Amino acid sequence: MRPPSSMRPSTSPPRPLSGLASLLGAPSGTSRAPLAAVSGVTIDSRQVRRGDLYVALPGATAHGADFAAQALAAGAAAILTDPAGREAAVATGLPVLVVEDPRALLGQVSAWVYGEPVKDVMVIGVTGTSGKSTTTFLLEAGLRAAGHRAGLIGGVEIHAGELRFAPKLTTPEASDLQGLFALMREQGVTAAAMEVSSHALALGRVDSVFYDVALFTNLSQDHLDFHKDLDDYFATKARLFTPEMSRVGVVNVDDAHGRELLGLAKIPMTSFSAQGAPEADWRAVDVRLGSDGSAFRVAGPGGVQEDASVALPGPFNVANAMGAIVSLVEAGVPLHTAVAGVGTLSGVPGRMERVPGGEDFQVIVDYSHKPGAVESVLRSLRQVTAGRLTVVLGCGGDRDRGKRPMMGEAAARLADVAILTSDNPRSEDPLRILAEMMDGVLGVPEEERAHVIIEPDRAAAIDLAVGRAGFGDVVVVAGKGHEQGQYVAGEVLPFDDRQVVADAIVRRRSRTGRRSTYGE
Ligand SMILES: CC(=O)N[C@H]1[C@@H](OP(=O)(O)OP(=O)(O)OC[C@H]2O[C@@H](n3ccc(=O)[nH]c3=O)[C@H](O)[C@@H]2O)O[C@H](CO)[C@@H](O)[C@@H]1O[C@H](C)C(=O)N[C@@H](C)C(=O)N[C@H](CCC(=O)O)C(=O)O
Repeated sequence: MRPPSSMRPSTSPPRPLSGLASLLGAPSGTSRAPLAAVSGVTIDSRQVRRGDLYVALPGATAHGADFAAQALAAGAAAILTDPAGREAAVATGLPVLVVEDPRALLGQVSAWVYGEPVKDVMVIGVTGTSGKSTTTFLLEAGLRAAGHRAGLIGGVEIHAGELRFAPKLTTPEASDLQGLFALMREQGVTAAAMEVSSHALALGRVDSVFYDVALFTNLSQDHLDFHKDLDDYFATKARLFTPEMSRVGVVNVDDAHGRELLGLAKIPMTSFSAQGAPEADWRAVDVRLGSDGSAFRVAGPGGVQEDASVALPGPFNVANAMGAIVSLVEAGVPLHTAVAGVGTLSGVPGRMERVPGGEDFQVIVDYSHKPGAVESVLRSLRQVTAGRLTVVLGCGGDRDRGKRPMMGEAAARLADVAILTSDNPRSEDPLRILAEMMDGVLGVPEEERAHVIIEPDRAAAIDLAVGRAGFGDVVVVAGKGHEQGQYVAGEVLPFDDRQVVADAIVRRRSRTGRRSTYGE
């Protein structure tokens, strides 16, 4: 997998800065500005390439202009900044353009530098609290089945045709995003599926992207460290459903916020239900859930019907598949092709991913790190668990604290064994986070409560869960999914749940000397 810094076209024709100056409405700058030309854009001095426009933005911890000298050394051709960054930028001797709010213009500027690459790629955008990543993988499979050379942008992986990148954010910064679309154009990509986070909408990362189809999956509590409340979070997501951003919308009406969105969206909307809701335009009916996936029938407008399946377990994956199928149809893919393509996806890294070990119990790694997602994962695994259901779960530090008791409660209410542990404590004391999770645990009546164990060391918690598993049990290690690190006190320590589980299985085997724990 390639690093995000290489997520740009190999060459890009230089564009005269004078053109940018007129695009920005003649901003103040140095006299040399009209002489320069730029061929790329970045907001990170560490990623500057020769000929780049370095956009020095104010941030929460630093001002990009503090790194102007580093950008100069790396070959930047010009700097765009705000009044606070002017002095440090001018000191480099590079041509400088100054505008009040460069972040607000970043999408437009980057699209201009790369020659409006989005015009050559049809984009389907997916927003919502849960299901975004899986849905984009399903969409990519459907686009491929329809003969497109497909792209994928999201928090698990980024694909530009055959190229694979490890993402830094769920939705890249506007400059990286436009560079990525330019790379897709270079690679002959004709259509892409993309996760659109609420941060991206709020911070203008997707300005200058136009979505052929925008899909809303669902909304539950998340990111309340960033948005002031759930209404603000919802209103931010609803911005995607305006004519400036998207042509048509697709919405899940099994979700209360989805139903609300249907009423207030400013573009033509198509609705779907994975629960057969009669008012929906498209419905999943005759749903048969299995341990490895589900079969169902898609019923659409005018009595159209098509047998479908999704090779990913759980009712929420029926909803994800329905969202993908309906969005593909809205994007012009024939229903039969959309259904066939979606049915080919066999898994998404870190999403309900089974760690192979040949044991008589199952260990599943899942990215669920929000109360609603933890709840639906536990409810759906309960349906396929013959033995005990164990969850290993933590809550992130320096993020939405309101989620902690809710996640503790979900684990204690819905699992048989809940092992509470750490998940990216960042600058916080892991024991304090665990205490807040316990507030939720204690809200569950004792007789209904899971057996709760507290083990702040995540590797030890996983080892414990695997070591205690017996015949027919399911262990779900929730929260990190595909992630490769644990954020602790300003450091990122290497940590991959799937690897830690695999090691724990091997250790267990060497301890017990046998695979099966049947009869223990
Ligand atoms: C709140 C937020 O989005 N912050 C982002 C923002 O940080 P910031 O403005 O505070 O930046 P800063 O560290 O003060 O630095 C100021 C400027 O100096 C630049 N700089 C900094 C250091 C250096 O050596 N050289 C340099 O040029 C930085 O690129 C930045 O432009 O700009 C940074 C550079 O792009 C981002 O990395 C950072 O995302 C942080 C890491 C983050 O965690 N964002 C999360 C909350 C996020 O966006 N999540 C969403 C949703 C996830 C989901 O639901 O799935 C996502 O889309 O990923």
